[in-house]
Amino acid sequence: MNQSKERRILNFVLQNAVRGDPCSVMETIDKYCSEKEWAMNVGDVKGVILDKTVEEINPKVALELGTYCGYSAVRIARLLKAGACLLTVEFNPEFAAIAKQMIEFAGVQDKVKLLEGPSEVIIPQLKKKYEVDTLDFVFVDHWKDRYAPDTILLQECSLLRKGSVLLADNIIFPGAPEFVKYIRNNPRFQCSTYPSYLEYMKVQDAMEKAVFLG
Ligand SMILES: C[C@H](C[C@H]1O[C@@H](n2cnc3c(N)ncnc32)[C@H](O)[C@@H]1O)NC(=O)c1cc(-c2ccc(F)cc2)cc(O)c1O
Ligand SMILES: [Mg+2]
Repeated sequence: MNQSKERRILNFVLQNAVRGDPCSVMETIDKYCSEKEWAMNVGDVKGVILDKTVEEINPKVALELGTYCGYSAVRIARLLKAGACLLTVEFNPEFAAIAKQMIEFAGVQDKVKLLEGPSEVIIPQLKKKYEVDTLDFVFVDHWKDRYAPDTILLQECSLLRKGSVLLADNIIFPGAPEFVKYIRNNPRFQCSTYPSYLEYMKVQDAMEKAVFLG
């Protein structure tokens, strides 16, 4: 049975990156996806916007929606301080299995909890099953038509507090128009847009930062 692209990315990391070195894992994935096969990681250009946002917030509890191969989970986890954690949600079992190995190879497994399942099922479980009180930071990078409903679900589940920050990828490409319409017209969020480029491409994209005002 021929290998998946995601399996090829993982193998390239296992063979070329430095075990226990998150930056080496990120650089190796970026090298593979720039030179060999494009993949939907947030990448090294938008990744800097993600880094700056995480460093500014210094979250104790972070959530990621859409783990994929674990690139942004490694990227976020490497910046988390002692005692902080990232919960990352992925519903595709093959991708979740790849991400688990990627996260372990990078050596950030103690800071990351990978939750396999759809966000709409996992989010309502965060308080009781995963002992979350509120979320300091949410990286939104899953199906683009889930961004708005899941932002509403996070509020319904009382998972956001005054100052919680959402950062959403792909606002321009592939685009998340319902989310943009919802969040920018919502007085409970203070929004700002970060123009950038689609991962590994000279195509315009952007990230949206939305601070929950309580
Ligand atoms: C959606 C994916 C990312 C992952 O999200 C998981 N997922 C989904 N829905 C759920 C859920 N409801 N719960 C949990 N996990 C969930 C999935 O299985 C993928 O692994 N991301 C994208 O599709 C994506 C696509 C592009 C892109 C850009 C140019 C093109 F020409 C084509 C595609 C760029 C990006 O930057 C992306 O992020
Ligand atoms: Mg994305």
